[in-house]
Amino acid sequence: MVQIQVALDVVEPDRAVRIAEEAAAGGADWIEAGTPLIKSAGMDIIRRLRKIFPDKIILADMKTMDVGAAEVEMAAKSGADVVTILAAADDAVIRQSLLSAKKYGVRIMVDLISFPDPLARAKEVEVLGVDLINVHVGIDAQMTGVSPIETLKKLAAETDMEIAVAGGLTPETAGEAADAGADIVIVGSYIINSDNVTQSAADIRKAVDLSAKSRAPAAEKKSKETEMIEIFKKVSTSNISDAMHRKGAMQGISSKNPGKKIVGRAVTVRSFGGDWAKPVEAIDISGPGDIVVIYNGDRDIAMWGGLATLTAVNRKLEGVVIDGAVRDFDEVQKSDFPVFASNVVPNAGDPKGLGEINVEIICGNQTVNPGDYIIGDDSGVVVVPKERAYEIARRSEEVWKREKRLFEEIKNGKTLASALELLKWENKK
Ligand SMILES: O=C([C@H](O)CO)[C@H](O)[C@H](O)COP(=O)(O)O
Repeated sequence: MVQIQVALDVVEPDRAVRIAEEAAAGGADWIEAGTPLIKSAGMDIIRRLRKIFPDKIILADMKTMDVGAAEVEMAAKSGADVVTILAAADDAVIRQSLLSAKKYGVRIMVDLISFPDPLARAKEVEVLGVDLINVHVGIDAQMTGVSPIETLKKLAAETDMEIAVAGGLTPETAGEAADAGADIVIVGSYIINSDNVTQSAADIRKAVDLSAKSRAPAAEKKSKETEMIEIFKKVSTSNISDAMHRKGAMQGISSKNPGKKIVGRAVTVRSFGGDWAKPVEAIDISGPGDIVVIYNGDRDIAMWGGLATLTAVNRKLEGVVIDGAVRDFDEVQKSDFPVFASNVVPNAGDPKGLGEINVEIICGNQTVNPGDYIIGDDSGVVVVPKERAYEIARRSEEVWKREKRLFEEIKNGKTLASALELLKWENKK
């Protein structure tokens, strides 16, 4: 039977234990002390997991790169059954790890993460005596859309080693992995960041236990663009800003029609001092999915009002973001059209025709290029550069999931400080 391994990639040991208990109840067979958890809590977390789960396989995700014998000994003596060594480590490290593993009665899993030629390296380590290999796409690489499944399929056809697979697996891809020949399906984020860990572990269990024949045909693969837009619609601007390491948020611009969220691509406009010619001309070259993003440089003269709003509604624009002022507030509000701006005033400027459309602009102190992704909600507006949009979308989804899980923990009686073991994590610099 394919084994399910839950990867405890959190840094708070108490949370890790709670999640492990919930995941075990949902059918996880192996419990992994994830690398971040080991770095945070050391070997104590292995001892603790061993005690709580005497009958489960405990994996120490050491990702050892050097001094294999000592690190394997340490994990083994703390109660681990399996210890990971990086495929990128020198052969000498792998040999030493295997010797130590034999001495202390544990197994070595070699992790192919980021190895340029994983299939060739897998064959080499098999010759060295390794019998457990992990086809692994790391979390950061996953965010760019890389998956482990194709490598898994190739490796399964060529090796007798037991194969584990990891890399952002969900029930759908875990099922694919089982069909492709995985013996151990490793799942982190999908389970540990779920607001129902037990159910999510059970979903994975069910997916891998289905035979390939009884599995529903895989849904058609979405384009990256579709996937990204769906994610941006689901997450908040706060999630996105977190995913961008607090970058991307426009300053001084807020929703003038609260409750309306926008997700779309920027049509940029630079205009000056209330000149509304270029902004309204930009509406005519925009359509569904577009957001006109305007720098006007004057907060006291409106360059957008009720008539521009109606035109934008008719052309089915996604919204407008203005570093400047709007007027006709009652009409804007009645329209329900998403307008984000820095100010509301009654007086308008003139259509002089100064400025440019679809050039790089600064809006709310953020650089915006034509085609960049703009997301606005009641917390404000963020700009995501088009070149990094897919990665940022995936990362913001991880932030969203993690927060959902934390909401559950707080609903169940934790405080935010206790859930995150905050006292321990205050900046000590
Ligand atoms: O090993 C892992 C990663 O390198 C962080 O330590 C993860 O445990 C592994 O990738 C599984 O987690 P997900 O990819 O989030 O499913």
